[in-house]
Amino acid sequence: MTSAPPVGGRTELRVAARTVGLVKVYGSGEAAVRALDGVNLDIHAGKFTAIMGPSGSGKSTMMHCLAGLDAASGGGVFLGQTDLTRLSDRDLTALRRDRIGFVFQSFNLLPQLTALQNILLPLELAGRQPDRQWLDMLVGVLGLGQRLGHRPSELSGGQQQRVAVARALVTRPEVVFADEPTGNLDSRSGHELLTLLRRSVHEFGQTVVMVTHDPAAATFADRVVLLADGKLAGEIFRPTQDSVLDALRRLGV
Ligand SMILES: Nc1ncnc2c1ncn2[C@@H]1O[C@H](COP(=O)(O)OP(=O)(O)OP(=O)(O)O)[C@@H](O)[C@H]1O
Repeated sequence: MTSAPPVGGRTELRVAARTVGLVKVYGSGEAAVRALDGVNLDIHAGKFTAIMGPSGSGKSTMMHCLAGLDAASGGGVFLGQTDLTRLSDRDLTALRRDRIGFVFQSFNLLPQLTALQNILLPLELAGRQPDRQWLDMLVGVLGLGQRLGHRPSELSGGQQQRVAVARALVTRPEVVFADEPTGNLDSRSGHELLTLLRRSVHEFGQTVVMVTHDPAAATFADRVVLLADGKLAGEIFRPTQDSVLDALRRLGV
C-alpha cells in the first residue's frame, strides 16, 4: 500500500500536494501515449508554482491528475494526506468541491447566474455559508463591488476572469489550480490576474499551481517546474524571464 511520505522534510517547506511515481497512459496497445512517466513532485504549501514545458510534455495531464480530474494509471497522487488514487468517483467529486479551486482559461462561468451567484456557487454546492468578511475582502480586492449583480455576458473578459478567481478562492481551498488563466486576456488584464493570484499566495497563504506557456506569467510564481516528455526536467526558484527562457530553450521550445 502506498502511504503519504512525511510532510516537511529537508527543505522545511510544507507539502500541499504530491505525486509519487505518477504514470498516466492514454489509450492502449499501439495507440498508447505515456503522457506522464514516473513523476515525483511536491507542491509546496503557501507557494505559487508554475508548470511549464514543451507542447505535449504532460503539463495539463499533470494538473488534471493533481486536481483529481483525471485518474492516474500508476503511482500516487496526494492532496495533503489523502491518496486520490484510492478514492471512489463520489469521494473525488466531494474532494474537488470541498478542497480544490479551479481557474480555467475559458472562465467556465454559468451564464444565467449573476457574478455574485457564480462566486458563491461552490459554497452553495457544498452546503456552506459564506464567510462574509472573506467574501467582502475578495470582492473588494478584485474590484467587483459594482458588478456583482451583472451576468457574465455583461462583463468584460478581465472582469469575468476576476469572478472566476473569486469563485476559486471563496472556499479557501487547499490548492487553486489555474490552467493558462491569462490565455484569453489582454496583457493588462493578464497582469492584473497574475498579481491577484500572487497576492492570494503571499498575503493569504493560498497554494496556487498554474500551467502556462508564457515566461512572463511564470515570473509571478515562486517556482517553475519543467516537464519534458512526461518527466520532470528541472525546476527554477524565483524565476526571471531570462532564466525561464533559457530553460525552455534547452528543452527545445
Ligand atoms: N485524452 C487524451 N487521449 C489521448 N492522448 C492524450 C489525451 N490527452 C493528452 N494526450 C496526450 O498526452 C500527451 C500530454 O498531453 P498534455 O495535454 O498533458 O500536454 P501539455 O504539455 O499540456 O500540452 P500543451 O502545451 O500543448 O497544452 C500528449 O502527447 C497528448 O497528445
